[in-house]
Amino acid sequence: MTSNRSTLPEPTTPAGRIGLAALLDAPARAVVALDFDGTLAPIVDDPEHARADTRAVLALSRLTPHLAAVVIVTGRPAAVAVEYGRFRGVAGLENLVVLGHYGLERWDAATDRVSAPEPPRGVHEVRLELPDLLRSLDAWNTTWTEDKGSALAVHTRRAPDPQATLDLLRGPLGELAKRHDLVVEPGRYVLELRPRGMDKGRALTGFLAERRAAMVLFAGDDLGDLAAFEAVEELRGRGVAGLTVCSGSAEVHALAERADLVVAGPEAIADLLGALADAVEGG
Ligand SMILES: O=P(O)(O)OC[C@H]1O[C@H](O[C@H]2O[C@H](CO)[C@@H](O)[C@H](O)[C@H]2O)[C@H](O)[C@@H](O)[C@@H]1O
Repeated sequence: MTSNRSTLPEPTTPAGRIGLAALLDAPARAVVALDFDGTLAPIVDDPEHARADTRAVLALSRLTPHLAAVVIVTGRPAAVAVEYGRFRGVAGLENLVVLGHYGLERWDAATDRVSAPEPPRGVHEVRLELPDLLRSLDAWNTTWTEDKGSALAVHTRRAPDPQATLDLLRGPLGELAKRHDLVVEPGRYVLELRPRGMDKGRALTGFLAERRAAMVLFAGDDLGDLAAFEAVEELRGRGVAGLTVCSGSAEVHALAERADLVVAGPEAIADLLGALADAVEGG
């Protein structure tokens, strides 16, 4: 008889293999942490059209009940990730948490509530100054600004030359952010001006402590996910087993170079989550 169970890919590092074994041995002590865009959701030209891969969400609904928790750690506002992920009310996802704005915001499926701090004054000031700055750089018509409430993201993906436009904006947006006590978060054809003091590493470390996790799998695709990779590496020294997964692309190489496991983008992340669900359901 043939089996429908999918095969788990093997991490390429010894630490990653230890991490995966820890997850399979004691899933109830493990947290699976996932970035949203480029990891759960395929990259699309218009950020408002991004949606989580339906196979990935189905796999999560099977996997989550066996784990300490699943947490989405994203640069999106928490409510937007919940909407674009279509997570609300899904059976099996009762133990899902979304940490939005790099950990400043939080949504818990159990309560369906978002907690979010007031944006700092600098975000409002940047909102007022940004259009004139982009016009002065002749980049107003070739970029799209995503107003995320607590941050502003200038996207260049739809510009005739996305990389050249990104390079042109990097310096001026850096100065604008600095003047208003914000930081620039670079990403895949995007420069985001956001509040300082929080990143995905801090957000993930705090969440793992809250859940008393013995193991964490973190998957991401972009530069903002490096802080979470660093957190996983640091936590290994404190007895928390870890597995870092890169959702690979031709656009970013920094994560693939230090991941325990590289897979081919969001479709392969959905396969991985399905294989993990098969493994823990069978265990
Ligand atoms: O932390 P993440 O969940 O990965 O969010 C990071 C940023 O993702 C979004 O932008 C990226 O995805 C878009 C849709 O596929 C794509 O068009 C864009 O080029 C990417 O940079 C999102 O729009 C940002 O707000 C997030 O900060």
